[in-house]
Amino acid sequence: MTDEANELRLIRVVGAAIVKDGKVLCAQRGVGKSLAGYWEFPGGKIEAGETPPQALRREIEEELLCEIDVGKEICTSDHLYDFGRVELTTFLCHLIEGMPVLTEHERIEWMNPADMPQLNWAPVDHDAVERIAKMAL
Ligand SMILES: Nc1nc2c([nH]c(=O)n2[C@H]2C[C@H](O)[C@@H](COP(=O)(O)OP(=O)(O)OP(=O)(O)O)O2)c(=O)[nH]1
Repeated sequence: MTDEANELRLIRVVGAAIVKDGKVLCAQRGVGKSLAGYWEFPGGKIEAGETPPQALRREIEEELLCEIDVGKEICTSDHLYDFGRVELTTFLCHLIEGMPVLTEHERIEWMNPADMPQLNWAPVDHDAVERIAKMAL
């Protein structure tokens, strides 16, 4: 696809920065997916009729088998990948029920905010990671 065709394909994605005991849950994308091996915030695409927090609660139940409270928005950023433009909105979240279970990610890690920039983040995530790294959680 040309860059122009990709510009027409806007993929709206939500990501959860789940905070527990001052650490943030970071997830590495699995083999065989787009952006395999990159680190990301668990979450996924917003479906028709969903608000961003609704989409995020659904995605976290599906992929980490736990329930979260979706708090304040950290930021919205976008990046043009070769498969389309991803617009990522990240939110600070807390666990309500259960603990995250690894299902589709390669790895999940609880990280100190200041250490998060050391991971190899998906390009659209950098703004959120920089902001979180400066937060006292
Ligand atoms: N959930 C999530 N997705 C992200 C982040 N950063 C980033 O570039 N993405 C991209 C990866 C995917 O292309 C898309 C989210 O799609 P998804 O999570 O619903 O779908 P998926 O893993 O099955 O991805 P795909 O292989 O179908 O592209 O956004 C992030 O921090 N969190």
